[in-house]
Amino acid sequence: MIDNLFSFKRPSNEMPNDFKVNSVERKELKFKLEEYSKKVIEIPLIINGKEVRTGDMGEVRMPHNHKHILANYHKAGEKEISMAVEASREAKKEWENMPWQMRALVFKKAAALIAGPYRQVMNAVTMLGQSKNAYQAEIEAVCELVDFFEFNTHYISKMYKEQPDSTRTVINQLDYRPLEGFVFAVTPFNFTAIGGNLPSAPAMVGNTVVWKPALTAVYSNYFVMKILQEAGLPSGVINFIPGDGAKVADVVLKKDDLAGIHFTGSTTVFNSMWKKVAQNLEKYKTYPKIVGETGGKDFVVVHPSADNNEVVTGLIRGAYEYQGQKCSAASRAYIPESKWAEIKNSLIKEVKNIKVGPVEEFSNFVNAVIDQKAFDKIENYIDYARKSPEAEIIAGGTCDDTKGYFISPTLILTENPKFKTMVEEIFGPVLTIFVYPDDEFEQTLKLVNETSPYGLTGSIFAKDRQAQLKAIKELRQAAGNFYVNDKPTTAIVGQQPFGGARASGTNDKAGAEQNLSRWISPRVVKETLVPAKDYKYPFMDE
Ligand SMILES: NC(=O)c1ccc[n+]([C@@H]2O[C@H](COP(=O)([O-])OP(=O)(O)OC[C@H]3O[C@@H](n4cnc5c(N)ncnc54)[C@H](O)[C@@H]3O)[C@@H](O)[C@H]2O)c1
Ligand SMILES: N[C@@H](CCC=O)C(=O)O
Repeated sequence: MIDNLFSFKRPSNEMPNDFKVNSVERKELKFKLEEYSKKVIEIPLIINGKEVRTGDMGEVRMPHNHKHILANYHKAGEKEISMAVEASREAKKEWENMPWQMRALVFKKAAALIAGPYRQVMNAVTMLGQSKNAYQAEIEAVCELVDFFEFNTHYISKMYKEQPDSTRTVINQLDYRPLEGFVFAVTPFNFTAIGGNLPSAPAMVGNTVVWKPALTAVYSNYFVMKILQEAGLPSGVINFIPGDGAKVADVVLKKDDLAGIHFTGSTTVFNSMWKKVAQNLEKYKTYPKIVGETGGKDFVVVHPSADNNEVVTGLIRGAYEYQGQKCSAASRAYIPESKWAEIKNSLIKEVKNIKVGPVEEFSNFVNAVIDQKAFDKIENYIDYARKSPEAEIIAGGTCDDTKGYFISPTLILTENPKFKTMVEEIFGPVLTIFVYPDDEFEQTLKLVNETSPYGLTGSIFAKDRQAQLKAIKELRQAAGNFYVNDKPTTAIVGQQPFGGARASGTNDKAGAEQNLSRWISPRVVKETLVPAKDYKYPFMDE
């Protein structure tokens, strides 16, 4: 680096295109959708910068057209998993000693490539492989991923400048060491951006990483890996190993130099990994740092002073965007009796009009859920509600997996505030509603707080400032991201750092300084300029 003081200024958020009819970006995207639909690609592992083929194959199919194969990928076996760990060890020395600005430039360049020449490729592969509509793909596979890379490089600039106090005779320096060992990044299917961020954040501060992507997102995640390589990521810094989660974790979590886990996914899987770490604790050279962002059962509370149109829009977008497959999706709502009749009518009318279908047709708001397993799980919840005397399905409820995994946006009304679908994460387009008496707003807030084990996101719709205040206070521990007069989804990097506690994770706020600080192990170097030459204290008699 020419100037060691050079740093990266705070960026602005990448703005999404809206793909209006006849716009250039719409034409480009349609072209890329067609191009990638026509080919079947092969996805190898990438270990130490090289493509590795195992012959143990899996298929990537379009969730909205499951006969259509997009790619065949190779799965890592025990040998390749160990190769990936070894490659990360080998790459560490050069990478951690590279000037941090040079490391950061890899991610700055990746951001520029994604925002520019690969923009519609990232959108197309995310749309086809994960069944997202154009806008849902654009806001995350492009904008959020660009923001993660841009903001994190800026946060590092800020963090590295922080130094402890020194005096005339004692100079103290903080050495921002990466962790001693490698980091294991395990990523979910639902956000391409999370796939890109989880291995990259620890890498930016000098760590090397073994990345296990979700098999249902391996298609878009492979493109992220290729872009990072094109941006100059040195071999072995991030090693891309698709494979069975439990199998990969079993091998990786036994390595004595495991130094950190960067996980996003379900609470069950996170708990299982934490338990394995505990079992292997004596093996490790250092305590692995464990960061995990997990499930949610996100709420919307409506106060009698709320605006009905705003509520209906917030509920529909919050619950059904990306088929409710967001950890932050609105999945339980509390509505006052006085407003219910009007909100119910509008909700049912709007929900019935929502178009469901493949991503290539831009009029579809809802597309397919990710795979057969997700489809079956969501259908089971809907069936449970259909059969229960405590609940009624007031809109949607149809499930059809003939061509793609389509579930219509579903509204369940229950009289039991602790009904199964008010408590458990469904991860599909299902919203359950409980209607409360207007004069029980405060009791309802208590109920919201105590109903589910999660603590991720939530929102209050109210014009009344006192009501907002009560909700903000009473629900302080109920959500790591709390929204006023808005849906509980779509956190933006740099604006609403994202994450929650309780069963929703360690709340280390992806894309924020808090997260980056987990991937360093600071060392303080003290130099005494005029060292003492006599051990006795001045007050002592001769
Ligand atoms: N809090 C957040 O920020 C956030 C963000 C996105 C998704 N999520 C959560 O993620 C879940 C949906 O994503 P998903 O279906 O990909 O989650 P998942 O837990 O099924 O899978 C996540 C990752 O873990 C791997 N895995 C599976 N079994 C494993 C095991 N036994 N050991 C180690 N790894 C294993 C998977 O292959 C995948 O790479 C939801 O619960 C959602 O709420 C949370
Ligand atoms: N960043 C996302 C949540 C990620 C979980 O799936 C949001 O706020 O919608």
